[in-house]
Amino acid sequence: MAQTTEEVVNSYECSPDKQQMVHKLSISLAGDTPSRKHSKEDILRRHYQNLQHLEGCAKASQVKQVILPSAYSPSSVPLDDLQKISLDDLKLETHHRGCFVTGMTITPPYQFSETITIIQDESGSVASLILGFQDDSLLNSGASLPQNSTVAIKEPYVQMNEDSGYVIRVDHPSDIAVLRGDDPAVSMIMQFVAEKKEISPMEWKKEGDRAYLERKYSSAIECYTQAIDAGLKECDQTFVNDAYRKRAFANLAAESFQNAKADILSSCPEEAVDSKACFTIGRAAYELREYEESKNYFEKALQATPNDVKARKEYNRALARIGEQESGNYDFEKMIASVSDRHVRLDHADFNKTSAIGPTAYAGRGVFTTRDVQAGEIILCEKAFCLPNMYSGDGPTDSVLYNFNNGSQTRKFAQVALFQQLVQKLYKNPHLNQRLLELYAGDYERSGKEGDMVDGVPIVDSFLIEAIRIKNCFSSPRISRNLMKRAPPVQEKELTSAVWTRAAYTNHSCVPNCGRAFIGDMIVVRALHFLPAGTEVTDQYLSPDASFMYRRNMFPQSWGFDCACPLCSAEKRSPDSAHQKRRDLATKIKTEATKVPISTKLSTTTIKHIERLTKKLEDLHEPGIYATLPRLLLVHPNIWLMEAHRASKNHAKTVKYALELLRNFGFVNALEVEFQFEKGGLVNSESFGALRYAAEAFEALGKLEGKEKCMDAARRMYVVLGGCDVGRDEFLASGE
Ligand SMILES: C[S@@+](CC[C@H](N)C(=O)[O-])C[C@H]1O[C@@H](n2cnc3c(N)ncnc32)[C@H](O)[C@@H]1O
Repeated sequence: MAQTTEEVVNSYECSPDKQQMVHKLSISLAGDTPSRKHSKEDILRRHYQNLQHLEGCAKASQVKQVILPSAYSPSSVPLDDLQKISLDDLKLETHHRGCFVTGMTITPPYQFSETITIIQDESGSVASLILGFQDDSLLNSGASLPQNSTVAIKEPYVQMNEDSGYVIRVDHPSDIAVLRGDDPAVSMIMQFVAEKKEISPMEWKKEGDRAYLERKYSSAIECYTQAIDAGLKECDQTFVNDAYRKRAFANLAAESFQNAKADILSSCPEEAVDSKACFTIGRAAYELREYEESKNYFEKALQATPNDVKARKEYNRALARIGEQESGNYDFEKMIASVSDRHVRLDHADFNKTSAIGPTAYAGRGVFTTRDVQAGEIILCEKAFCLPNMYSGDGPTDSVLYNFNNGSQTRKFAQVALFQQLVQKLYKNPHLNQRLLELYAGDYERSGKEGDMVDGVPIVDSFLIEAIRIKNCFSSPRISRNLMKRAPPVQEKELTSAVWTRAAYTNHSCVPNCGRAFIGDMIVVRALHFLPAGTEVTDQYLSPDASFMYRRNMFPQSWGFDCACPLCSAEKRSPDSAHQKRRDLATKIKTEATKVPISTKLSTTTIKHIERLTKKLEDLHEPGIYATLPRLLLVHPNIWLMEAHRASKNHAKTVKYALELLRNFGFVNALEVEFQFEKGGLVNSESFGALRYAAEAFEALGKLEGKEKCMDAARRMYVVLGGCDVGRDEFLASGE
């Protein structure tokens, strides 16, 4: 039997256009009491239909559409200071400041683009509830917001909804408190509250042990907390200390490292910590990247039990991290070897000694060298604050983030996941809030309360986090070195998106003085040439071949500034008509060149034609402006000509165009086979490739001096582009 339309449409996954339409309508009704024409049965029926629909279709083939509605501030008021209202009191498009609602989830959650469930309050009224953020308890313990959970929603925000009349929308995780219906600790609390059933501290502790063994760590933590609270009144100190210690282990397992440390210290005075306690604090401190402290505790553990193999191993690990922190010496070979599709998060310390964040005169804060840095030396090496292991190629992926505040669409799953993971990370790690929240967020208006602790959790503003993500994230491959290959396999070209909180302070210049490389989730920033102490470190925000007109549009649009670097300042002096003429000709060359793929069969006439057009384009660059600057519009024609001549085995011409290409990337003495990085030459995989082609052709011509000079420059570039010199000679000798 054919299904009716109502049966097959999943109303929870309607298009963003439709959602925006409903949103507009909803705004026009702001302050009105929402329509209550939908009965509880209707709302439940629709919910179960959508659940069924979701189950019936392959999730993998569906696009996740994550919506960020108009920004609003998270609640910053403790629950105790808010007044309870009922679901029936809620008004449309209103942030019910000063109030909260509670309810119980009466359905299993729908979890795809967003988490949606139905709640019922004490009076029997029901409402749909949407969590706009991703709750990753989903990853650890089944459903987010399972049935029979009790929720308290602070200062709820209500939108109109076609299915249920209205929905309560929660975008900030700190706006909702959840007592999970599938949590044994919660069931005990409920029994205690509802049935006035007395639970002894011993029972709480036993229940905590059970939850711990079942790996339900948050439940175990709750049970031990109850045991401690009750034990402080009813039991002796030994009992309480033991509960603290057990909670410490549960916190360690739940990756709540600060709490693990604090619990151990509460379980006994600092001078009395035994070897197991030292080990636990050492582990927690290590995970918090406090390596000196970690080493000290493992040292203490070893003093008590010198033959403890585990403690010795951890001690050596902490020592290795301290070494990295102090010297900037990393075992890059091991790092590269450890990166795989599954494993991109490396266990290494940051090296920050050569750089500091400081004020600039033109761009807020920036990164500065703290001492003289030699060409190729590390300026900073840093582990990502957050990096989703989700790499993809050029095309769109199966997640889209629609930001209704600026109309932007983010079509890469890594970017969507980065936003969601940042929100979760800050919510779960109060001590990390400041590090991310201090980053630039464009003109997003902060309340100043973000990150403050209220009701035991930090105030998390999802909209602020997205504003920070947009301005500060980098795209990164698994291993940058692979991108230097002439034809990397598709998978090696895939990128993810991540935030490095120190490197993020680097301002832009179209003629940068540093280069960045990635090895898993580590970023390695190196100097392109000698940088005296106090030099501002700059890198490139856009692709190195971006033309002046493109850059002039993109900087204000994406980052809110006009670039005043030496290249932009000089190019500004050329009239728009000249830029346009050059751009038109560059487009024409590109069109003609892409018509004929590079091969050994290319006709001389075709090559000559492109050569003539390229010469014409070169002549359109005013010598008074471009004499010592990159001429980026010539880059692509030069690449084509270099490759065309290489395919035809015309070595002299290959050298000519490879050197022309380097000249146009700003190596102004390239035609004399001199590569002075300090004069603004742009270091990237194309200029690296040109050096390799030139070296190869020089060799074929028997010009070994030329070859050596090119190889020298390529060796230097390899270190900056790959992050290290591991495998350099083999790579350069290979045809890769
Ligand atoms: C990733 S942040 C860099 C750190 C930032 N300057 C800060 O104070 O946090 C990017 C922002 O820095 C500023 N910026 C970066 N490069 C700039 C430049 N060349 N000129 C002016 N502003 C720049 C812009 O506001 C840009 O949106």
